[in-house]
Amino acid sequence: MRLIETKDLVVRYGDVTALRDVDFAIDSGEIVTVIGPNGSGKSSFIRALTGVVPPTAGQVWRKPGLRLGYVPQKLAVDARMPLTVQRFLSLPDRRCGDEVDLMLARVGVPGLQARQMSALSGGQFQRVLLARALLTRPDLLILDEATQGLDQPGTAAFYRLIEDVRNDTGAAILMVSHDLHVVMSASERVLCMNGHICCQGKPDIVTAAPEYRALFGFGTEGTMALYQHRAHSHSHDGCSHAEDAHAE
Ligand SMILES: Nc1ncnc2c1ncn2[C@@H]1O[C@H](COP(=O)(O)OP(=O)(O)OP(=O)(O)O)[C@@H](O)[C@H]1O
Repeated sequence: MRLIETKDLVVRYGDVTALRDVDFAIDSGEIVTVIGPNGSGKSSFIRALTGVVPPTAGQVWRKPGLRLGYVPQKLAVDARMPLTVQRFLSLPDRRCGDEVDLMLARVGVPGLQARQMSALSGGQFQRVLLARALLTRPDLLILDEATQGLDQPGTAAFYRLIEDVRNDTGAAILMVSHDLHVVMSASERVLCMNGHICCQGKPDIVTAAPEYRALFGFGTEGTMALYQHRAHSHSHDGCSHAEDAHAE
């Protein structure tokens, strides 16, 4: 089932055009990864999809009653302010202990209810953010640089969890990353942004290749894949993928 669709989407802030000509759609159960360098319009795209920013031109269609779950890049928690995991997960909607128990177990961090948010490790924190998003039973889960700060085994474990969530709930997943090459292997599609969609395709699952082993080691168990960019007519400032792009 179609969840969101954009047609000729343009987002402008005053004189700055953050995004132009974006045609996009995502269906239930799909995993799509959006990659692009800093300033390429990824956040603007998410803001337009979620309705935080209105399109300057073009259209954004959302399935009526669409439930969105959002896992932010980071969330500042004031260490001086006491905030337990249970309380955090009950904001803004009150959640009973059993519901929180089950969800924390589901995301692989059982028994954390009484812990302070400020005392969690990076990986635990991300899983608690994911638990909060999942408590809303989303049709579409958007993850914004959700594995930033996690090491490679932590990222692999998080990717496995996201794939399980998709398989269990049928939710669509939209991952946003500024890593231009390494993506979640379960992504059905990768979109490369640079003010517009400059290329898109499937990631290459190359787990058997020695180059892959050299890059990822042995801890990722096939959760990560490489995205090969098609030749662009432009280069991306501050990143190298224009040089190693290849034509199909
Ligand atoms: N509120 C705003 N007002 C003016 N310009 C903005 C605003 N938000 C974003 N921009 C500009 O729009 C362009 C795209 O920014 P955006 O944050 O969407 O990119 P991004 O790919 O998410 O970047 P990053 O990876 O650094 O988070 C940039 O040139 C940015 O400076």
